[in-house]
Amino acid sequence: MQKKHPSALCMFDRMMSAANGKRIVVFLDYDGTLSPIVDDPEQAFMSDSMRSAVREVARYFPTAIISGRCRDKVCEFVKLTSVYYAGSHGMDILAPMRPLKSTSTGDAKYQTRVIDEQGNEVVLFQPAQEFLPAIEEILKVLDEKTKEINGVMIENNRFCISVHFRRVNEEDFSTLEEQVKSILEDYPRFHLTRGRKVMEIRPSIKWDKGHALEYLLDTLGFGNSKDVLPLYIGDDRTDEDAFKVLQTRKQGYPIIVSSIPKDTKASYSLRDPSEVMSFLLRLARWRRNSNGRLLI
Ligand SMILES: O=P(O)(O)OC[C@H]1O[C@H](O[C@H]2O[C@H](CO)[C@@H](O)[C@H](O)[C@H]2O)[C@H](O)[C@@H](O)[C@@H]1O
Repeated sequence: MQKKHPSALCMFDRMMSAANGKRIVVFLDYDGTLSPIVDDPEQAFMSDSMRSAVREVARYFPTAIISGRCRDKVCEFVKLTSVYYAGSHGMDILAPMRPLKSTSTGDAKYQTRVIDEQGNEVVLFQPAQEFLPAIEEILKVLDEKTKEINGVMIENNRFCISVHFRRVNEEDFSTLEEQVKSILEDYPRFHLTRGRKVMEIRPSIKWDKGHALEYLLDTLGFGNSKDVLPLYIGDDRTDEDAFKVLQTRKQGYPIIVSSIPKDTKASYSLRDPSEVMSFLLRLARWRRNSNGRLLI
């Protein structure tokens, strides 16, 4: 059922009074959350004011961005070194260094110790590595087969592929969809998911944004903590996996970005990226003003 969810801005004081004494961890989606949806995925820039708001939040709370995009692309858009990044719907995570065995959700064989651009030792977690050769093949076939359809854009998100149809004529959509499905018949270890005017080809592994959220909580040291309060803000279907994890854990605040009522597992809503920015600024201000009164 499509329900209207209370505004996280209107409910802010109530939400934060329940957060007192807890360790807030902030998770953010990128497209449609930190940047407005635009026709050309290459032009989905984040405003400087949004960047400042995220930087502000990351000063006070561990903050991670979990996106469907390839991780390098999100880093390039966000340009902040103070946040953690997970790309390809969580299949490519650069996480803080922890003893590799301490994770409850991640398989240690997919983890590698690496040095990040700031010279810190971090963990790279990539559970879909074995799918890379097939992804390269699918990309080639897709390019070839869809080149006659105007407006299609194929985006290589490293461990998954986006087939954008925002600029495809309505009458061409079913042809495109059939072509994508027929390609996937030759690759049974992949499946198709849907986003905003996009079809996404993903390896069929049990890993999504919800698993990424849990993995990051683990590596940040909050795996089994009762005192952690994860906050996840996202606008798309794939964010529902993360909302579901918070619902199951009975912990934290899942917040959907939508100006209309939606069928969602989120508990609160923000209308658009500008409300997301207001919320983030308010969160940082709340923390600044309550400094000293919190158990942090
Ligand atoms: O998980 P996200 O960070 O939200 O990424 C999901 C997809 O976002 C991008 O596509 C969406 O935004 C584009 C730019 O505004 C828009 O043109 C497109 O129609 C939307 O679907 C990104 O390009 C995809 O690769 C991501 O999977």
